[in-house]
Amino acid sequence: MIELHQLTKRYGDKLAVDGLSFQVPQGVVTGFLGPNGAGKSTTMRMILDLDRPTSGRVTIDGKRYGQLNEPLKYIGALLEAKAVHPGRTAYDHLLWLAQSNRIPRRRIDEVLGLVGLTAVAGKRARGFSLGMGQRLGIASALLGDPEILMFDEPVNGLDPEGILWVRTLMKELASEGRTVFVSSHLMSEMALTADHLVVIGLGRLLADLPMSEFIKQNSRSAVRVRTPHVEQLKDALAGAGLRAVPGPDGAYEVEDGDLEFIGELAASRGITLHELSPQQASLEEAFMRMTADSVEYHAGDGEGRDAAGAWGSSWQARGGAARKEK
Ligand SMILES: Nc1ncnc2c1ncn2[C@@H]1O[C@H](COP(=O)(O)OP(=O)(O)OP(=O)(O)O)[C@@H](O)[C@H]1O
Repeated sequence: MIELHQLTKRYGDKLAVDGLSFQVPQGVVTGFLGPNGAGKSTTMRMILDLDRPTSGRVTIDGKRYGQLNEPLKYIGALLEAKAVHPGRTAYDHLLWLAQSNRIPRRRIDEVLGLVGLTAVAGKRARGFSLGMGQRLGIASALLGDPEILMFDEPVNGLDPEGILWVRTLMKELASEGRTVFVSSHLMSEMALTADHLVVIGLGRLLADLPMSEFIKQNSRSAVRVRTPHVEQLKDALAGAGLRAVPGPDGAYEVEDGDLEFIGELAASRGITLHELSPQQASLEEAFMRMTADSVEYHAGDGEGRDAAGAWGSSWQARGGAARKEK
C-alpha cells in the first residue's frame, strides 16, 4: 500500500504539493486526477524517491522507496515514457533493468509479449513512436511482477486500440489484487477505468472517494425546454413545484424534472413546445467544477476562470463532455 502523510514539496516560491495525505488502496484502480500543474507528477516522483519532500513522508508497504531491496519487485512505474536511452534496443533497456534487480531474463520475453513489442524487441528506442514508448514504459513497470503499479498519464499518445488495451490491462492488474495508481487530467478517461478517485488541485487534496460515490453525487439530470409561451410554462411548472431556469440560448432548464411529466403538463395546458430533451451533466464538467479554483493556467486572458465556472453551471447532452487536452 502507498501511504502519504502531509507530503509537501516546495520549489522556491512554488508550493507544488501542499500537505497531501491519502492512502492508495489495494486491489482496485485508483485514479489520480488534477488539472495541469496540480502536482500529480511531483507526487509520483516523491513516491519513487526521485524528488525529496520538503516535509511529510510517503511510504510503500511501510518503507521509503530507497529502503526497498530490489524495488522493481515492489513497485513498477511508468513516469516519463521517453526515459529510455535512444540508442538502446527495447530488449537491452529491459535487460539493464532486469539485471539491476536480479530479475530472470525469461521475464523480459514475457513482458515484451504482454505489451505487444516482441516483433520490435531488437529495434533501437529512438525509432519508437510515442505509443511504442508508452508500451515499453509499461513493460518496464511490469518487469518485476510488482504488487504496486503506478502510471503517469499512460494513455497519452496512444491510439484508440492502445487506450482500450491500457484500460483493460489496468483493470486486470487490479483484479489480481494489485495496487494500481494512475494519473490523468481527464475525468472522462478515469470514469471508464478507476474504482477509486483522488483529486488534487494546486497541490492540495480536493477529494478522496470511491468512483461510484463521485458519480452518484454528480449525475444530476435536467430537462431542457424551449417554448414561445415561457410565462405559461413557468406558471404550470411552478404549480407542480418545478422551476425553469433560463439557459444561455433562449431555452430553459428544469432541474430534476421528468421529461414525460413536463411534456404532458404542457400539452394539458395547450402550451406549444419547440424542444423537450433530457440533459445530463458530464463527469468531466463535475471535475472541472471541483477544480475550477485551482486551475493554474487558463485559456485566454483572465476569462478562463469564468469559462470554467460556466462549464460547471451549464448542462450538456450525455456524451458531449468538454475535453481539456494536455
Ligand atoms: N523541478 C521543478 N522546478 C520548479 N517547479 C516545478 C518543478 N517541477 C514541477 N514544478 C511546478 O510544480 C507544479 C506541479 O507540477 P507537476 O508537474 O507535478 O503537475 P502535474 O499535475 O503533473 O501537471 P501536468 O498534468 O501538467 O503534468 C507546477 O506548477 C510546476 O510548474
